[in-house]
Amino acid sequence: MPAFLPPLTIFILEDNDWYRELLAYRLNQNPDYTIRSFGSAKACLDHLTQTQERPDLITLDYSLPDGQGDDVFKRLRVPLPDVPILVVSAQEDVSTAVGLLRQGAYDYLVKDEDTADRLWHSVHNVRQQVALRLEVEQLRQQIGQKNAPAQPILGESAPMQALSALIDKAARTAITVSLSGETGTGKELVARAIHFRSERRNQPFVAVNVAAIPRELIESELFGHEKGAFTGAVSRRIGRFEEAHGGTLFLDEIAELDLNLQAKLLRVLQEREVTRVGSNKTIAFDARLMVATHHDLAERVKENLFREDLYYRLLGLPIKLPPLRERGEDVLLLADNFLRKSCLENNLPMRQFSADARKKLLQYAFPGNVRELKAVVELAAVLADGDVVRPQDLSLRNGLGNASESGGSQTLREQIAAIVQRYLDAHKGNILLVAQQLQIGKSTIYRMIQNHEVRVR
Ligand SMILES: Nc1ncnc2c1ncn2[C@@H]1O[C@H](COP(=O)(O)OP(=O)(O)OP(=O)(O)O)[C@@H](O)[C@H]1O
Repeated sequence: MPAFLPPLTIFILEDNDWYRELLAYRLNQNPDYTIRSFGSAKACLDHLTQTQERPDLITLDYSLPDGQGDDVFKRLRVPLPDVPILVVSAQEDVSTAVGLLRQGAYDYLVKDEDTADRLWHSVHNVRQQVALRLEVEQLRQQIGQKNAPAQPILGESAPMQALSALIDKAARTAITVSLSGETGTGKELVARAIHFRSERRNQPFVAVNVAAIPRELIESELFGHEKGAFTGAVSRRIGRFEEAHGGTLFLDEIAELDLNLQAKLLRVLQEREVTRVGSNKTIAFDARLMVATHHDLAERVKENLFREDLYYRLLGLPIKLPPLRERGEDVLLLADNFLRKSCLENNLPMRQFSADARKKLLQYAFPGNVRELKAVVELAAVLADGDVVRPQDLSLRNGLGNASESGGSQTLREQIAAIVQRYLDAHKGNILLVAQQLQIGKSTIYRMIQNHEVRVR
């Protein structure tokens, strides 16, 4: 039984008004279900092409005015290859049912007075499966993260050499490390490098992005919870501090922690023990702590947004990552490396930057630092014709072309939206691919679409 059942969006395709109302009424009894009803296949397919909405489940009336079940089934499968489809039919026709189930229908229900109830159960089963799949994905990600080897940190410039020396020092001790630097400068990469060069390398490296977890869940995420500690806590869960036992706990975006949790974290670090939510037993932990932020924490202390006592507890060995624009020719070293990798991974012929393209890269300020450079180069690898990447293949934003400028008139939010939009356009609106390439969550892109910051054209 999965720990958490996700909300579902359900499409009902049924031409009989009364029956459609009945199914919608029954399923609407669960507030976690969002129901959309359609009287014809065309209405449903139009909705799919005109909106970004994707259902988690479809119920399909076998006989629609504009198509028979198996035909509509096939048409729905094109945009929605993995969405479970439940066929609801007026006739108990075994061969039709078998045919549809063979083609991948999730279930075949015959219309009678119990259909709405049977549908209710089928939908519940689908929901459990979706939840299990999400859990498996999360676990896979966690396992992948723990076992991911440290990637090389590229750079030969003076600030990167100084950084390398600091990483070695940090790896020789178990001192807390506080990483700062603009977004995309490689803070997580450095945290991993320190862990994998340290004595703890064979123990877990657990990374938590504080900003990515809903505020009300952070405490249980960090410290764990007992079964029944709050609604939704259906089983016991160990927290990230316990998970990182013997290894390293990396708390990214630490400045986002609210004051209440800052107080709790301080206590945990002073006592070196955690208490799971809903329990009064304390559990000792032995995890090395590393924290990162792109904010100036000392400023946050001055503004009373970050506790001074916690700040000093976390400061340990401070490591500041230089912005890419201060790393001189490292830009080219990194760009060559990303280009080679991208060509290999995408089965493209090996490509190289033209002299003008190199110049353009060196003149640009890279507000998104190495992450932006990587994204720009990966896109250029795909856009380039032949074996040379030219300046026009490098999608750098106007107004930021001069390395002496570090901002331009756009806000950071607008700059991010512009990057995401370029990627969406280049990849024909494939949100999953864009999320993977930019290393951001799919939900971030969906939210940007909802807020009209970007669109799928
Ligand atoms: N010196 C480097 N050599 C190779 N790759 C790098 C280097 N620095 C950063 N990267 C790559 O750039 C991307 C961003 O790095 P990372 O996530 O560590 O940045 P960050 O500073 O933690 O970002 P944020 O503040 O947004 O969390 C990653 O893909 C990382 O592998």
